[in-house]
Amino acid sequence: MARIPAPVAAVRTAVRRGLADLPPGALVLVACSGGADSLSLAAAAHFVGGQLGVGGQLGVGGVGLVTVDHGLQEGSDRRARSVAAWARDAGFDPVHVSTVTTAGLPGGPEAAARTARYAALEAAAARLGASAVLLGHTRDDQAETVLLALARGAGPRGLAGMPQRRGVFRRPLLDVARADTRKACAALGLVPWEDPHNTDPAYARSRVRGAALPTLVAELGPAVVGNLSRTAALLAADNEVLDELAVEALERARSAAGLSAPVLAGLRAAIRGRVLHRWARELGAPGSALAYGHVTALDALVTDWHGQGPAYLPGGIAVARRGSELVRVVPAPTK
Ligand SMILES: Nc1ncnc2c1ncn2[C@@H]1O[C@H](COP(=O)(O)OP(=O)(O)OP(=O)(O)O)[C@@H](O)[C@H]1O
Repeated sequence: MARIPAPVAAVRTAVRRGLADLPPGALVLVACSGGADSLSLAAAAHFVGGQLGVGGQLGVGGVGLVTVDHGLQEGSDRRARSVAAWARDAGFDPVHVSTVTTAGLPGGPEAAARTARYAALEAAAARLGASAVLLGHTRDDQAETVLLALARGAGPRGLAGMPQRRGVFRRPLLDVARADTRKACAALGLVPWEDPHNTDPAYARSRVRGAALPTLVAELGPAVVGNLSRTAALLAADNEVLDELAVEALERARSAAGLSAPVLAGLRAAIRGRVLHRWARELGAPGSALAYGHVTALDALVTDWHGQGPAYLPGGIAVARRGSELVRVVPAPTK
């Protein structure tokens, strides 16, 4: 039997691990842009699903593929159609092209495309009854995410990078090097699509990918990429504990109209920050816009109270101190 090239084996092993706990007969969808990461992921999922599916060790009942057309780039529909044609030929079932619009979504074009993409993938999973949607983020993506988080002064939540799993989404390649996804494609004769955004210096991530991270690797050695991604995994584990403590503390701090300031004041700062962040989300502040400064302003109502006015949160939310409570108030109309 011909030897399986090491990068192909690495991607397959990661996918096999990532799917190990699926229920019997589960449908798995691969979110595929046609880039090397998600193309190698798709090929591996198809192989693993076929090998371990019906009658095999794993519960995989089928492997489908979804590609999203954001309509933002010239030829994006052609790219989507060619990914879908490849997938049908390769035997993915179902194969779905999801056309989304980013008009009216908050943030820049990249953020809007991401929001629309995740919503479309979630909707496709619900409609098709899929148990998991696989994303092709690699160890290098994780290292870039950690570096970007460090650069903006993020805390443990940001430094934990992208989770292995959230809701229906899974990222089985977070421990696989990006170079291996390219080599896997080459070994399988797959020609990946090159996203021009990935090298566009207008984006901070592209500059991290093209300059900041390669500089760190050149100066500190190639282990940097894996080490940054290990930092993410370590902090993700710490976050789990801190989040549990924060959930309990939030319940203890609840008062008639809001949160009790004395209870909050008795919490360790790390937990209090998380409690206030959670509460702000509960009040409706969008997570993507909720920043360090917003939580600090809430915190000041507890720890630095001198009769100041409300703290303003994204989403048009205002929180004031009333006696010994933090309560939501109607914001004063802006003139
Ligand atoms: N057009 C697309 N159609 C389907 N899936 C896609 C598409 N674009 C990206 N994906 C999925 O998302 C993964 C990450 O892609 P990319 O790095 O381009 O996105 P991102 O903007 O960094 O996303 P994230 O917000 O998750 O970091 C891909 O490996 C693939 O699984």
